[in-house]
Amino acid sequence: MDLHLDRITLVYPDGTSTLTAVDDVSLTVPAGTTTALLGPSGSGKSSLLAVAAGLTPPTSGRVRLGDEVALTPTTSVAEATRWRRDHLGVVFQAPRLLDSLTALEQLELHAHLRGRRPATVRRRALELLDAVGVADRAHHRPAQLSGGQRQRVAIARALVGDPAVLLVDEPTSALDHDRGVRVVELITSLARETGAATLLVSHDASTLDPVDATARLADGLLESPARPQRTEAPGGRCVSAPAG
Ligand SMILES: Nc1ncnc2c1ncn2[C@@H]1O[C@H](COP(=O)(O)OP(=O)(O)OP(=O)(O)O)[C@@H](O)[C@H]1O
Repeated sequence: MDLHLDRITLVYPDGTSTLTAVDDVSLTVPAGTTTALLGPSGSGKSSLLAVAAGLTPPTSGRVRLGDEVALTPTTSVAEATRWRRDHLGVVFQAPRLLDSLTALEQLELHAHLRGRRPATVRRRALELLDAVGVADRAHHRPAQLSGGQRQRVAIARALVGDPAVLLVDEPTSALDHDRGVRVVELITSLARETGAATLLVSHDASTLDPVDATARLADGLLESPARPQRTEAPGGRCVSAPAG
């Protein structure tokens, strides 16, 4: 299902005044595609992601999944928690794995907490570890994994509940350029395979060639509407448009 952010505004109290971090932003992320949200520091990227994640209620506007309204200014904490549990996968800047669990157990715990049926969880977890290229590290703990492997486990973990929406926060900030591109490629192809509508926040346009669309924020305003990242070249070949 498509993720719709409808006219989202987020205003923070700021001393005796207020600060508009997100200003009337509308954005649709079609199912199975990845949209990168770009913009300079302080432009409102994390704030918009926090609204989509149900962590911060919007001051106005709403978040929809297909035709279903998921989040509004009056959504309760319990409803926002259900939104995250039932529909959302999140990849944070740092992998945030539990030290004492193996890669496979990280995914199994996550799926169990989301109420997935135990009979199918192990198979799906192993499939995803394979898809992100760490099947041979399934029984290793985070301390026995490289930084890149830990991040790939975190990506697999976000997808183990088959979420309709995947939110990704600065996945390449700790990686060199080539590794960053590979991680964005991985996220984009997994979104396509699983059908997850994926919103990826980044300040590094140079790693974003693999995504389907880019949108740019400046001072809380959507400067450019989400635009296709690739254009069709003569002869039907897909070429990348410059990101950002
Ligand atoms: N809890 C808060 N209370 C008040 N102001 C906030 C709060 N969180 C963020 N802001 C302000 O809102 C604006 C947008 O911040 P936000 O973190 O969304 O930007 P960003 O684009 O994600 O930046 P970065 O790339 O540096 O992470 C900034 O001016 C910031 O100072």
